[in-house]
Amino acid sequence: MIEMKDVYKTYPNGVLAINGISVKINQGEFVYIVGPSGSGKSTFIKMMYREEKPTKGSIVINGVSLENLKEQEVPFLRRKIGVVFQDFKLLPKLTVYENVAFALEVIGEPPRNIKKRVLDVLDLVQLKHKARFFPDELSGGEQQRVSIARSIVNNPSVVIADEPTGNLDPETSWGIMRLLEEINQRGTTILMATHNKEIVNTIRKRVIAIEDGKIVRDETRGEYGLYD
Ligand SMILES: Nc1ncnc2c1ncn2[C@@H]1O[C@H](COP(=O)(O)OP(=O)(O)OP(=O)(O)O)[C@@H](O)[C@H]1O
Repeated sequence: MIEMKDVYKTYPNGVLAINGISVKINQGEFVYIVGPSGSGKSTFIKMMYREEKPTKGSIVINGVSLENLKEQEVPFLRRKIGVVFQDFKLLPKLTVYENVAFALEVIGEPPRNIKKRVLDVLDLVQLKHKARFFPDELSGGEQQRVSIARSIVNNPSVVIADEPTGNLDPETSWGIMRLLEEINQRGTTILMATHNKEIVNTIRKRVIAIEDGKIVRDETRGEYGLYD
Protein backbone atom coordinates (compact mmCIF):
# COMPACT_ATOMS: atom_id res chain seq x y z
CA MET A 1 0.00 0.00 0.00
CA ILE A 2 1.05 3.58 -0.68
CA GLU A 3 0.03 6.19 1.85
CA MET A 4 0.67 9.94 1.69
CA LYS A 5 -0.26 12.14 4.63
CA ASP A 6 -0.37 15.95 4.50
CA VAL A 7 2.34 16.18 1.87
CA TYR A 8 3.63 19.56 0.70
CA LYS A 9 6.39 20.28 -1.79
CA THR A 10 7.96 23.66 -2.41
CA TYR A 11 10.79 23.74 -4.95
CA PRO A 12 13.92 25.77 -4.13
CA ASN A 13 12.72 28.53 -6.50
CA GLY A 14 9.67 29.03 -4.27
CA VAL A 15 7.07 27.23 -6.44
CA LEU A 16 4.54 25.40 -4.27
CA ALA A 17 3.93 22.31 -6.45
CA ILE A 18 2.07 20.11 -3.92
CA ASN A 19 -0.19 21.86 -1.47
CA GLY A 20 -1.37 19.34 1.14
CA ILE A 21 -2.10 15.91 -0.33
CA SER A 22 -3.29 12.86 1.63
CA VAL A 23 -4.13 9.67 -0.26
CA LYS A 24 -4.11 5.88 0.05
CA ILE A 25 -3.55 3.49 -2.84
CA ASN A 26 -4.01 -0.23 -2.23
CA GLN A 27 -1.83 -2.97 -3.67
CA GLY A 28 -3.07 -3.99 -7.11
CA GLU A 29 -4.93 -0.78 -7.96
CA PHE A 30 -4.65 0.95 -11.34
CA VAL A 31 -4.76 4.72 -10.89
CA TYR A 32 -4.68 7.52 -13.43
CA ILE A 33 -3.32 10.88 -12.27
CA VAL A 34 -4.87 13.67 -14.36
CA GLY A 35 -4.95 17.45 -14.26
CA PRO A 36 -3.89 20.53 -16.18
CA SER A 37 -0.29 21.10 -17.22
CA GLY A 38 1.79 22.31 -14.28
CA SER A 39 -0.74 21.15 -11.66
CA GLY A 40 1.76 18.91 -9.84
CA LYS A 41 1.23 15.42 -11.33
CA SER A 42 4.90 14.72 -12.01
CA THR A 43 5.94 16.13 -8.65
CA PHE A 44 3.34 13.90 -6.94
CA ILE A 45 4.71 10.74 -8.52
CA LYS A 46 8.39 11.76 -8.35
CA MET A 47 8.06 11.91 -4.57
CA MET A 48 6.97 8.26 -4.54
CA TYR A 49 10.19 7.04 -6.08
CA ARG A 50 12.25 9.59 -4.17
CA GLU A 51 13.28 11.63 -7.17
CA GLU A 52 11.95 14.56 -5.11
CA LYS A 53 11.51 14.83 -1.36
CA PRO A 54 8.45 16.40 0.25
CA THR A 55 9.00 19.63 2.16
CA LYS A 56 6.50 18.40 4.75
CA GLY A 57 4.38 15.31 5.38
CA SER A 58 4.90 11.56 5.22
CA ILE A 59 4.99 8.93 2.48
CA VAL A 60 4.93 5.23 3.35
CA ILE A 61 5.31 2.58 0.66
CA ASN A 62 4.71 -1.04 1.66
CA GLY A 63 5.50 -0.21 5.25
CA VAL A 64 8.71 1.69 4.42
CA SER A 65 8.67 5.33 5.44
CA LEU A 66 10.49 7.40 2.81
CA GLU A 67 11.17 10.12 5.37
CA ASN A 68 13.63 8.00 7.28
CA LEU A 69 15.19 6.41 4.23
CA LYS A 70 18.94 6.99 4.04
CA GLU A 71 20.51 7.81 0.66
CA GLN A 72 22.19 4.40 0.54
CA GLU A 73 18.78 2.75 1.03
CA VAL A 74 17.20 4.44 -2.02
CA PRO A 75 18.29 1.62 -4.39
CA PHE A 76 16.26 -0.81 -2.22
CA LEU A 77 13.17 1.36 -2.69
CA ARG A 78 13.78 1.44 -6.43
CA ARG A 79 13.69 -2.36 -6.48
CA LYS A 80 10.11 -2.21 -5.32
CA ILE A 81 9.12 0.53 -7.77
CA GLY A 82 9.51 0.39 -11.54
CA VAL A 83 9.46 3.68 -13.43
CA VAL A 84 8.43 4.35 -17.05
CA PHE A 85 8.97 7.74 -18.72
CA GLN A 86 7.43 9.52 -21.69
CA ASP A 87 10.80 9.62 -23.47
CA PHE A 88 11.75 6.00 -22.61
CA LYS A 89 15.24 6.83 -21.23
CA LEU A 90 16.92 3.75 -22.69
CA LEU A 91 20.71 3.62 -22.79
CA PRO A 92 21.54 4.14 -26.51
CA LYS A 93 24.79 2.19 -26.56
CA LEU A 94 23.27 -0.93 -25.01
CA THR A 95 21.14 -3.50 -26.81
CA VAL A 96 17.55 -4.23 -25.82
CA TYR A 97 18.75 -7.25 -23.82
CA GLU A 98 21.51 -5.24 -22.12
CA ASN A 99 19.18 -2.35 -21.26
CA VAL A 100 16.87 -4.71 -19.38
CA ALA A 101 19.70 -6.80 -17.85
CA PHE A 102 21.36 -3.62 -16.58
CA ALA A 103 18.47 -3.02 -14.17
CA LEU A 104 19.27 -6.37 -12.54
CA GLU A 105 23.06 -6.00 -12.65
CA VAL A 106 23.00 -2.71 -10.73
CA ILE A 107 21.17 -4.32 -7.84
CA GLY A 108 23.64 -7.21 -7.72
CA GLU A 109 21.40 -9.98 -9.03
CA PRO A 110 23.45 -13.19 -9.54
CA PRO A 111 24.32 -13.55 -13.26
CA ARG A 112 22.73 -17.01 -13.44
CA ASN A 113 19.31 -15.48 -12.69
CA ILE A 114 19.63 -12.59 -15.09
CA LYS A 115 19.35 -14.32 -18.45
CA LYS A 116 16.14 -16.18 -17.70
CA ARG A 117 14.47 -13.20 -16.09
CA VAL A 118 15.39 -10.83 -18.98
CA LEU A 119 14.21 -13.27 -21.64
CA ASP A 120 10.97 -13.85 -19.72
CA VAL A 121 10.10 -10.14 -19.59
CA LEU A 122 11.14 -9.58 -23.21
CA ASP A 123 8.78 -12.40 -24.06
CA LEU A 124 5.98 -10.70 -22.10
CA VAL A 125 6.45 -7.44 -24.06
CA GLN A 126 6.81 -9.46 -27.29
CA LEU A 127 10.30 -8.28 -28.12
CA LYS A 128 12.41 -11.38 -27.56
CA HIS A 129 13.18 -11.46 -31.28
CA LYS A 130 14.72 -7.96 -31.05
CA ALA A 131 16.92 -8.65 -28.02
CA ARG A 132 20.09 -7.81 -29.99
CA PHE A 133 18.76 -4.58 -31.49
CA PHE A 134 19.81 -1.13 -30.29
CA PRO A 135 17.18 1.42 -29.17
CA ASP A 136 17.56 3.57 -32.31
CA GLU A 137 16.68 0.53 -34.42
CA LEU A 138 13.24 0.31 -32.77
CA SER A 139 9.97 2.19 -33.21
CA GLY A 140 8.74 4.44 -30.41
CA GLY A 141 6.22 1.83 -29.27
CA GLU A 142 8.90 -0.87 -29.20
CA GLN A 143 11.21 1.38 -27.21
CA GLN A 144 8.44 1.99 -24.70
CA ARG A 145 7.89 -1.78 -24.43
CA VAL A 146 11.60 -2.22 -23.66
CA SER A 147 11.36 0.45 -21.01
CA ILE A 148 8.33 -1.32 -19.51
CA ALA A 149 10.26 -4.61 -19.55
CA ARG A 150 13.09 -2.87 -17.72
CA SER A 151 10.65 -1.41 -15.17
CA ILE A 152 9.21 -4.82 -14.24
CA VAL A 153 12.28 -7.02 -14.48
CA ASN A 154 12.85 -6.78 -10.69
CA ASN A 155 9.27 -7.81 -9.99
CA PRO A 156 8.38 -4.48 -8.36
CA SER A 157 5.12 -4.13 -6.44
CA VAL A 158 4.44 -0.74 -8.08
CA VAL A 159 4.99 0.63 -11.59
CA ILE A 160 4.90 4.42 -11.94
CA ALA A 161 4.45 5.72 -15.47
CA ASP A 162 4.73 9.44 -16.28
CA GLU A 163 2.87 10.03 -19.57
CA PRO A 164 3.90 6.66 -21.02
CA THR A 165 1.89 7.25 -24.20
CA GLY A 166 2.85 10.93 -24.58
CA ASN A 167 5.21 10.34 -27.53
CA LEU A 168 3.21 7.60 -29.23
CA ASP A 169 0.51 7.49 -31.89
CA PRO A 170 -2.99 6.38 -30.81
CA GLU A 171 -2.75 2.79 -32.00
CA THR A 172 0.64 2.22 -30.39
CA SER A 173 -0.71 3.83 -27.20
CA TRP A 174 -3.51 1.24 -26.97
CA GLY A 175 -0.89 -1.52 -27.21
CA ILE A 176 1.06 0.02 -24.34
CA MET A 177 -2.17 0.21 -22.30
CA ARG A 178 -2.92 -3.46 -22.91
CA LEU A 179 0.55 -4.28 -21.63
CA LEU A 180 0.14 -2.13 -18.51
CA GLU A 181 -3.24 -3.75 -17.85
CA GLU A 182 -1.69 -7.20 -18.16
CA ILE A 183 1.03 -6.24 -15.67
CA ASN A 184 -1.68 -4.86 -13.36
CA GLN A 185 -3.65 -8.10 -13.64
CA ARG A 186 -0.62 -9.93 -12.26
CA GLY A 187 -0.99 -7.90 -9.06
CA THR A 188 1.29 -4.91 -9.68
CA THR A 189 -0.03 -1.49 -8.66
CA ILE A 190 0.05 0.96 -11.58
CA LEU A 191 0.12 4.75 -11.21
CA MET A 192 -0.03 6.56 -14.49
CA ALA A 193 0.07 10.34 -15.00
CA THR A 194 -1.56 11.12 -18.33
CA HIS A 195 -3.09 13.72 -20.63
CA ASN A 196 -4.70 11.01 -22.74
CA LYS A 197 -8.41 11.70 -22.40
CA GLU A 198 -9.50 8.93 -24.73
CA ILE A 199 -7.62 6.25 -22.83
CA VAL A 200 -8.85 7.41 -19.41
CA ASN A 201 -12.46 7.56 -20.61
CA THR A 202 -12.29 4.16 -22.34
CA ILE A 203 -10.24 1.95 -20.01
CA ARG A 204 -12.03 3.04 -16.86
CA LYS A 205 -10.03 2.99 -13.63
CA ARG A 206 -9.60 5.05 -10.47
CA VAL A 207 -8.92 8.68 -11.38
CA ILE A 208 -7.14 11.14 -9.08
CA ALA A 209 -7.32 14.70 -10.42
CA ILE A 210 -4.77 17.24 -9.23
CA GLU A 211 -5.20 20.99 -9.64
CA ASP A 212 -2.89 23.60 -8.12
CA GLY A 213 -1.12 20.93 -6.10
CA LYS A 214 -4.29 19.55 -4.46
CA ILE A 215 -6.48 16.51 -5.08
CA VAL A 216 -9.76 17.91 -6.38
CA ARG A 217 -11.35 14.60 -7.40
CA ASP A 218 -10.79 10.92 -6.55
CA GLU A 219 -13.21 8.51 -8.24
CA THR A 220 -13.22 4.71 -8.44
CA ARG A 221 -14.21 4.57 -12.10
CA GLY A 222 -13.55 8.15 -12.99
CA GLU A 223 -13.44 10.26 -16.10
CA TYR A 224 -10.70 12.43 -17.49
CA GLY A 225 -12.49 15.73 -16.97
CA LEU A 226 -12.33 18.98 -18.87
CA TYR A 227 -8.58 19.34 -19.21
CA ASP A 228 -6.69 19.68 -22.50
N1 LIG B 1 12.57 21.01 -10.55
C1 LIG B 1 11.71 22.02 -10.43
N2 LIG B 1 12.10 23.21 -9.92
C2 LIG B 1 11.22 24.22 -9.78
N3 LIG B 1 9.93 24.17 -10.12
C3 LIG B 1 9.48 23.01 -10.62
C4 LIG B 1 10.33 21.88 -10.81
N4 LIG B 1 9.61 20.87 -11.35
C5 LIG B 1 8.36 21.35 -11.48
N5 LIG B 1 8.27 22.63 -11.05
C6 LIG B 1 7.05 23.46 -10.99
O1 LIG B 1 6.11 22.81 -10.15
C7 LIG B 1 4.79 22.91 -10.70
C8 LIG B 1 4.23 21.50 -10.92
O2 LIG B 1 4.98 20.86 -11.96
P1 LIG B 1 4.77 19.33 -12.40
O3 LIG B 1 5.85 19.00 -13.37
O4 LIG B 1 4.64 18.50 -11.18
O5 LIG B 1 3.36 19.45 -13.14
P2 LIG B 1 2.59 18.41 -14.08
O6 LIG B 1 1.19 18.40 -13.62
O7 LIG B 1 3.32 17.14 -14.10
O8 LIG B 1 2.68 19.14 -15.50
P3 LIG B 1 2.66 18.51 -17.00
O9 LIG B 1 1.31 17.93 -17.19
O10 LIG B 1 2.88 19.74 -17.86
O11 LIG B 1 3.78 17.52 -17.07
C9 LIG B 1 4.91 23.74 -11.96
O12 LIG B 1 4.62 25.10 -11.63
C10 LIG B 1 6.38 23.60 -12.35
O13 LIG B 1 6.83 24.74 -13.03
